[in-house]
Order: sequence, then C-alpha cells, then structure tokens
Amino acid sequence: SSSGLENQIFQYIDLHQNEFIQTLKEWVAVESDSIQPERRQNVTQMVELTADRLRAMGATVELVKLCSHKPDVQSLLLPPLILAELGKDPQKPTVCFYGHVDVQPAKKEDGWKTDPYNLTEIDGNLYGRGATDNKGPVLAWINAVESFRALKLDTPVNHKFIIEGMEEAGSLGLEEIIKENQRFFSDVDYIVISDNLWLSNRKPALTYGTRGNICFSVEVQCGERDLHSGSFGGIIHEPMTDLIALLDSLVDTSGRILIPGVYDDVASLTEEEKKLYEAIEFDLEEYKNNTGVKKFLYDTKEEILSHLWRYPSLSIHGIEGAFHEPGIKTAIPAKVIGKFSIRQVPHMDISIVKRQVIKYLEDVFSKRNSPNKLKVSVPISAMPWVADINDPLYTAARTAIKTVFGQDPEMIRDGATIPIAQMLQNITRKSVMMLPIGAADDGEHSQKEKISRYNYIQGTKLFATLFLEIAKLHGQLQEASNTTTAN
Ligand SMILES: NCCCC(=O)N[C@@H](Cc1c[nH]cn1)C(=O)O
Ligand SMILES: [Zn+2]
Ligand SMILES: [Zn+2]
Repeated sequence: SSSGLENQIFQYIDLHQNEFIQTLKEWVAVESDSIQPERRQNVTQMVELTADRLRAMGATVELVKLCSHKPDVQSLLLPPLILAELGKDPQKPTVCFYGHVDVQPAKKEDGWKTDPYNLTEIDGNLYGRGATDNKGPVLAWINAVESFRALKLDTPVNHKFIIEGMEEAGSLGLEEIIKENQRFFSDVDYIVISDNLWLSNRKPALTYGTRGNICFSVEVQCGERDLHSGSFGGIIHEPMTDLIALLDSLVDTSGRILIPGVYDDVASLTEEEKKLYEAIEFDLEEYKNNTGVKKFLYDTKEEILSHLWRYPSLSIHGIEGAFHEPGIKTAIPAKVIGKFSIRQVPHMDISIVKRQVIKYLEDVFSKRNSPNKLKVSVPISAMPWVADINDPLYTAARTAIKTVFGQDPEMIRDGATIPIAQMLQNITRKSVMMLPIGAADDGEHSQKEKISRYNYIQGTKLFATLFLEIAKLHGQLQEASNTTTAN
C-alpha cells in the first residue's frame, strides 16, 4: 500500500494527466523517423525538443555529436546524443535512465486508422507512432521527476539521462560514445531502461534479459545490369535462384536453424529457469490475438517462452534488388542481397556464429556450381543481456510495481534486442534493469501503435515510486556497508 508522500504524488499525477498527454501529443507530432534519411532533420529536432524539456526541469544537458565508425552514408547527419544530469547530492543514489526519441517509419496509407503523427485517444488508448516506443515511457520518466519538483519535494535520487535518436536504426555510434564518456557513468548506481512491453495486456512485468542479434547480408551477383528474362532466361545462372536456395537452406519447417554448430554454445536450461517459466501467467489466446497469428510453432507456455527468450532463432527479413512492387516485371535482377538475422543467446559468441554461417553458406553455394559471386557480411550485431534478478534494483522495482498496480510483476525476458542493455552493463559494471510500462497489445512498430492512458499515467506513478524505493534501499544498503566497515 502507498504512503502519504506517495499519495500526494499520485494525486498530482492524476490531476495533471491531461497535460502529460498533451506533451506526448506534441512529441508524437514530430516525425522523428530514424530509418528514412530524409527524416533525420526531424530526429535532430526531436532530440532538441527533449533537451529543452530536460533543461526546463533544471537539468544540465550536453548534446554529444555522434560520429559513426560504421559505414553509413548519412553519418554526417546523425542526431546528437543527450547526456543530462539533475542533482549531485553525494548522499543520494544516482539513477540513469536510457530512452530513445526516434521512431519507426509510419504512413497513413500503411493501414493506420488514425494519423500516426497525431496522437488520438480512442476508448482510453492513445494511438500514434512512438506512443509506446519509446516517447511515452521517456516522458513518463520525465513527468515523474517533474512531479517531485512541482510539489517542491526533495528529489529522492540524483538523475542522469542518456537519450538517443538512432535506436531504430541500430543505435549507430552509441557504443563509441559510451566508451568515450565513461566518466559520465562513474557515479551512476543504477541504470533503468523502459523500452519494451509487458507479456500480458494487463499484468505488469519486469525484464531481466534480452536476446542479441547478428544481422547478415548475402549478396549474389551475376553481372552489371538486369537482363530480359525472355532473352536470357534459361541460359544463365540467375542470382535470385541462387539466393532463394541459400535462404531456404537456413532453417527447417520446425524453426530449427540448420547451420552446423550453431546450438553448441547455447546455455542449458536449468531447473530454476524452468520454474520461473512455469510460474508465469501466460494467456496463449490473448498473445495470439495480439499478433493476429492463428498457430505458433509450439503449443505450450514453456516451449513458447523458452524459444522466444533463451533459444536462438533465425528470421529472413527481405531481399534488396528484387522486384517487389505490384504488377509484373519480366527482368532478371543482376544483383540481389538477402537479409536475415540470428537472435543469439548466452553463451553464443558473435564471431563464432559469424564464421559458422559464412562457411555454411559458402558450402551450400559451392554445391550449386554457380559462376555468380557470393559475398556475406554482417552490417550490425548486438550481444544478448541477462541480469541478476536478486539485485537490489529489482527488489525496489518489485515493491514499486506492487504499490502502484497492486500485484507482483511477471519476471520476463524479451526476445528482441536492446543493444544498450549489455553495452551499459559491460562498460559500467552497474545494475541494469528493464522496466516496461506498455502492455503486450501496444503494437510497437505496427500500424496501430498505442499506449493506454492508464498505462501512461500509472507508469508515471511507477517511476516516481521507484525513485522513493531506490532511495530507501540505498539508505539501507549504505547503513549495512557502514556497519560492516565499522566492524
Ligand atoms: N521491445 C523492444 C524492441 C527493441 C527493438 O526492436 N530492437 C531492435 C534492435 C535491433 C536488433 N537488430 C537490429 N536492430 C530489434 O530488432 O530487436
Ligand atoms: Zn524502442
Ligand atoms: Zn522500436
């Protein structure tokens, strides 16, 4: 149950909810799509808007220029990264929040019922691109910090912020910046990321792991230009046919990856882990309804969760150079590039998997006796992340969730990849936690992305309560360590 102080803050948040929604509406209106290079100016504008919001709250903001060492034609136009801080009391713990203010592309004609850049409330849901991924959660955190200030309450923790504008494009340049700014993290005690969803539409969750990802490009080229299939079809080895055979050799109908050795380093399932999965309330029908898919590869909760969270998977994403528009075009493309990725898990090693995949594709290709040129590359990769759920940060979050939502959270992992989670854990050696506020049916990246008014506002309360819980816990931890030192 909540304390008098919490009730005062909750009341403030409830009273100001329409203002919080109005700010979210202003943020959603900025088309900060980081995928399409022509929208990069909007991403920079969004980063500046965020910086202004933080400054208005009294934070010191540094805009760090991103300079990617990876090949990106648009690298000169990369938006800056925000490193900000508010409060420097050495008696208080310092919590660093990570979020991103760029979004996935969205067009009304993709099938949106509402204008994706005009936050629209329907039946308690706030529809719009970025509403849940990730503008809503970033603002919820800011609203929570702001609520203490507005009520003239002493802030329980010092705050640091790392906010980026290139997450949806693979967090270009981020790792270099974090390494170059290690001093910024030197006094950080806890790191919180809120960039994923609950497992259910109604039950809150706390996330302690994500899969990594290795993205592959497979290029097959026969000549310099496309050819007429009437004039050349039947007398040449077509690149597209080679590529389809290569892509088809990667995974079988049961979802098993066919690359030899790929499963060798996958951690074995422990009894403790099995118990964690068994304890989770998981509504398979609700999950299917959220996705619109009628049948999954697996039927039980344990199989589904373990194959999403702790086993690797391989997905084929697309083919560059192939004709994909409506109508018929009778050409033979000269060069095609297949894109697929492997979500990898502990203890798979990125460089070993890369070697295994390249060798396998070269073997399959050589059996085809094709004179075409094959090139395999890895444009981006990210490590998986797993945290210790017994860490005090998780204890604080569980208590805060119980206070705000009246129930214990599901302890979950996420099948997707948040590259910064492992990066921050490795570089700073501090506790990292993912604390989602969006529900499973929020439709990240889809044509009906939303966050509910309830989740946005309760999420704001959750973050405010977390600050208080971390402060309490930190006090206890400090006391305990002082006693130990005195002894
Ligand atoms: N629920 C949070 C999802 C975040 C996300 O979608 N991350 C991307 C990052 C990525 C991985 N490989 C290339 N980009 C994802 O696809 O997991
Ligand atoms: Zn996101
Ligand atoms: Zn996203």
